[in-house]
Amino acid sequence: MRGMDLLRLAEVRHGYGRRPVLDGVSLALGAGQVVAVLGPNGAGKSTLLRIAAGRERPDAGTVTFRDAPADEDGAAFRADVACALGPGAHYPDLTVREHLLLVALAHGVPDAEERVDAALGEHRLADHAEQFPDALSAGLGQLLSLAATRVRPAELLILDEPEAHLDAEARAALGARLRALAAGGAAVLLATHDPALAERAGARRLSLADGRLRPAA
Ligand SMILES: Nc1ncnc2c1ncn2[C@@H]1O[C@H](COP(=O)(O)OP(=O)(O)OP(=O)(O)O)[C@@H](O)[C@H]1O
Repeated sequence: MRGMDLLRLAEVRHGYGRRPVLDGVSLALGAGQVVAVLGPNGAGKSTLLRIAAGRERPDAGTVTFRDAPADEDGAAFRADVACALGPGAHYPDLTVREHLLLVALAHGVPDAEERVDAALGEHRLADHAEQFPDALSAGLGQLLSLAATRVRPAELLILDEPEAHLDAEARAALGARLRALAAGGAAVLLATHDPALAERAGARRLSLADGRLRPAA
C-alpha cells in the first residue's frame, strides 16, 4: 500500500564517468517488509544501497524516506535508519562492548547496557566483548557491524552483503533475525549473494542487472 511506504526510490539513475550503473530504478519498501537485491558482481547493488542510505546522491530520480529526501546528514533520517554498508570504522582503543555502548548511548537508548548485552549474545560476541575490533576475525567484525544496527532504534535497516564472512550457523541466525525484525514492523533492504539468506529472511527478491531491478527468477 503506497501510503505505508517508508522508503521510495523513483526512476533513479546513476553512473560513474559515462557508464550508467543504475538506469531507472524504482522501489518501494514498507514497514514489515524485507527486500533482497541480488545480482552479479558489479551490477550496482552497493551503489543502489548507498543511494538509498542517502550517502550518495543519484544523478537523477528521487529517494525519499517518510516522504522526505533521504539524507544521511539529517538527524531524523539517522535516528530511524540503521546501515551496515561494509567494513565499519573503529576506535582502536575501544572494546567491542564499548563500541556498541557508544552507538546505543548516542541514539539515546535508555536501557543501553541491557541492549548491548542482548546484542552481544544474539551475535555470538559475548566471548569477544572485551576484545578490540582490530583483533577480531573478519566474520566477528561483520557480526559487530550487524550488532551495531541492533543496539539502537531503527525503522529501516540497509545492509550490504550482511552474510559476508559469516559461517552457515551465523547466516541462518541472521536470516531468522531479519524475518523477526520485519515481523516486529521494521523494513529491511539488503543486497546479498545468498538466495538462501533472502529466503530465510522472508524477503521479496529482486534482481539488479543492466541497471534495472526486476523480480528475481
Ligand atoms: N566510487 C566509484 N567510482 C567509480 N566507479 C564505481 C564507484 N563505485 C562503484 N563503481 C562501479 O560501479 C559498478 C557497480 O559497483 P557496485 O559496487 O555498486 O556493484 P555491486 O553489485 O555491489 O558488486 P559486488 O557484488 O561485487 O559487491 C562497478 O562497475 C563499479 O566499478
